Amino acid sequence: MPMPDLEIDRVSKRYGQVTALDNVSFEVRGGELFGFVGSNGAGKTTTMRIALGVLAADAGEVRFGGQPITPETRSRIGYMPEERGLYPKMKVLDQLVYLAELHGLSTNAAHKSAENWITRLGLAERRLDEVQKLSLGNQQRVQLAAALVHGPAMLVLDEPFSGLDPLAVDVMSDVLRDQAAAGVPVVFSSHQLDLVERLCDRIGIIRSGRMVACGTVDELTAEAGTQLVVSAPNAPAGWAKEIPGVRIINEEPSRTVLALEPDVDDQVVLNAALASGPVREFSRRRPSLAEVFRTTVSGGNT
Ligand SMILES: Nc1ncnc2c1ncn2[C@@H]1O[C@H](COP(=O)(O)OP(=O)(O)OP(=O)(O)O)[C@@H](O)[C@H]1O
Repeated sequence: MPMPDLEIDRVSKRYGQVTALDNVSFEVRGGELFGFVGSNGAGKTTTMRIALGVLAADAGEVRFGGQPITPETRSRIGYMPEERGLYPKMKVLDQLVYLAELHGLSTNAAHKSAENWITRLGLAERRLDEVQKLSLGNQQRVQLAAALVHGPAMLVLDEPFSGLDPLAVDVMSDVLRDQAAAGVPVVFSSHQLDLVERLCDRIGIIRSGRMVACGTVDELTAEAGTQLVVSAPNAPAGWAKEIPGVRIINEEPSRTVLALEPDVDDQVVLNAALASGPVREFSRRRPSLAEVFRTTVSGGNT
């Protein structure tokens, strides 16, 4: 059965003169992986801290399952903060058991859950080491275990992928997918757009405290229009620049990427390319999330 939805409803927040969030709304449905992207200082951490209830909004409301966040709901959230919050001198196992008990699990259940996550996250050989002795990547695995050890009803993760090696990225991705598949709403921020594109059901792009785009990868990239990849080895530089409704995105000696306005006939472009000689490749594609992101956030500061 899907878990309840998380709703961020018209949330605003100022720090003195700085407007960190301006009327931000979005929802993360039970069972959904939601990726939150934006430039440095755009407002991701602020949004997550407000969603968690550790920071108060100036206006707006956060609801979980239709109800405002209470201390009781907060204890059911799994959170991975940006400043990792582990006890450096505590052993991995002890730390996880402690945190699970803090969230209300019995000693037995806490041990079982801690051991389970230690195994799942590849920390078995480190379970009796102090956290401070672990590599940063392994500390991050412990931090993920800490967010999961109490069996949260919602997951809020601030840049969980930063600094991870490719294997750890795979482990983290699998765990987040599994959590979503179990019905948990999962929201995480990241600067790794290829990963967000691959992993997320829906994505929100925030710029200067405003949500400027929100939707599935398909929706976001469709809005950005169609691109053509053309390989015409004999075509002179700038061969496509006079074609109406066509913008050159990238031009290499034998491969050009073009953005088309919606009503442009791609056969006009093909004919222009053929006029120069052979055409070896001619394909339509959607822009990547990284391209959509660049276009979306370049309309202003951050
Ligand atoms: N405690 C604070 N006091 C004053 N200003 C703050 C505080 N925390 C954040 N800000 C400002 O609020 C804005 C949003 O910051 P936030 O940390 O939410 O951005 P972010 O999207 O998480 O950035 P990053 O990707 O760099 O982590 C920034 O302009 C930041 O300087």
